[in-house]
Amino acid sequence: MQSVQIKSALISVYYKDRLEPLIELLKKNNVTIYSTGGTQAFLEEQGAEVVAVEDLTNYPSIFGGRVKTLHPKVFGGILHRRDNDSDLSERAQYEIPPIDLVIVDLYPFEETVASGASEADIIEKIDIGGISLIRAAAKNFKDVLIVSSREQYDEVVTLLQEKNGSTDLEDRRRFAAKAFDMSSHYDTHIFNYMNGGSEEQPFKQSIREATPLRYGENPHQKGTFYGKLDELFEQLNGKQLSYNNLVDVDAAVALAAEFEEPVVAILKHTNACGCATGETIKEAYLAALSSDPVSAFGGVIIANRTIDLAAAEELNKLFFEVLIAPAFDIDALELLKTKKNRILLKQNEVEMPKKQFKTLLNGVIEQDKDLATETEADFKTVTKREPTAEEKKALVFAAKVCKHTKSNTIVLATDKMMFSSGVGQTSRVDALRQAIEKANSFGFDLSKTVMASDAFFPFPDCVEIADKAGIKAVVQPGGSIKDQDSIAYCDAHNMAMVMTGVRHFKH
Ligand SMILES: NC(=O)c1ncn([C@@H]2O[C@H](COP(=O)(O)O)[C@@H](O)[C@H]2O)c1NC=O
Repeated sequence: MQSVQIKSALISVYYKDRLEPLIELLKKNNVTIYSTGGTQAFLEEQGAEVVAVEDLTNYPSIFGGRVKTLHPKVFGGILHRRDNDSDLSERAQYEIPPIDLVIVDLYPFEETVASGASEADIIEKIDIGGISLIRAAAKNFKDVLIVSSREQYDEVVTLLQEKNGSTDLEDRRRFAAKAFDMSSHYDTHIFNYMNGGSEEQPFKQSIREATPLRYGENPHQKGTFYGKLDELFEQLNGKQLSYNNLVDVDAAVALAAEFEEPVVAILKHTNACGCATGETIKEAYLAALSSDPVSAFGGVIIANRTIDLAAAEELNKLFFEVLIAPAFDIDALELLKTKKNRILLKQNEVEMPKKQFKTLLNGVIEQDKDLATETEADFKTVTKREPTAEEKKALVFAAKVCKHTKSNTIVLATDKMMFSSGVGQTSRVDALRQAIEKANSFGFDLSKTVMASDAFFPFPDCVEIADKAGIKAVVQPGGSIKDQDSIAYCDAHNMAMVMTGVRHFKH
């Protein structure tokens, strides 16, 4: 158990709020309080009796506060081993009073960087004394309790009330672990700032916010999301998100971000089974649904405009897992909330990371996100026939959806909606055949569509199959040594083909 009665405390905090109940308790327990300048002033306002650190060290705070607690009288008081005779005799020799409790709230480094402050201001917010106090007290958890965050004040008050002002070894060890979590997180942010996104340096991440998920990829697997999910979404209704929900939500958010005009996409297993633009969200939704109403069942839906009642009435007819939108009208929300499990996410405007990571083998792989999107200006016509203006718009639309579909993929679309796609196939021909068969099965007229391919055609077979299905315009990256064979086929059959030079594999 190794119970330690707290008789003395050092308090040095940047933000002074939330401290009051803890101070009241320390006062009540007659704890001797040592403190630094600003904190001392605050504590005295609360009616606490405080010994200034300067009086303990017999040394002033110097260099604008860069050195104030960094002194053997402070660190000796924390670090000496209470069961070590030599430490105890040195402590007596140098007249070092013991410190049983350390409370620190570090300089707000992360916040200062996020605020766009100057380099000089940021550097001043690298806490030295505070982080050293945290490390010292956490190292000596056998004898000392370390409180390294404002989030812990309530817990400490409860603990000290329950145990009459003392703590047990397991309490102190738990707080020490939290302290090293705090210090390593703090230093990771300093590293990332100093490193400035250098390609050379090892990658470091420290994410403290964790959201437990309903389950992992399957119900027997546990799952957790690490990150600030609450910043991005407000969950307005529905059950707890699952791992697969989030994977699909991620894909949905990336696809919808490609469009300025009102768009609705319906996703299953990260692929769009419907995607359409329209004058209104209702119109876009109905068109997206018509691509494949069978697959839409249980899907994840995203809209980039407010869900109004007209759209909600249509959406309400479908069983879906998640609906994401930037806003919901009150009457629309009321209607959609009638199904209690339905997950409704209000999406906030948050800048998304430009890198992505994935665990793999015994490590992690990292890459830049695929942020390249081709417009008409990126099209290089390689056939005799130039695509018509309408075909060009359709090629842009098809290419956007294609980029967000698992490879190998072929997307068949007009300028306003995806008709069908072939997804995640091991050959491009299979992807095309799947797309054609699907479009035919839902009665689409393929002579109205264009074709987008995520990677080049190694042979002319794809353009030939497309031509025979009635498709007359194609967008693809190009780059095959046999590009000319596909071009020649198109020229011989009045097809238009553009190349973008940008491949969009998605694994
Ligand atoms: N330099 C030091 O010796 C030192 N000791 C403690 N601090 C920090 O000073 C802050 C509190 O200062 P004040 O009580 O003066 O408002 C805390 O955030 C604490 O982490 C220090 N400041 C920075 O390193």
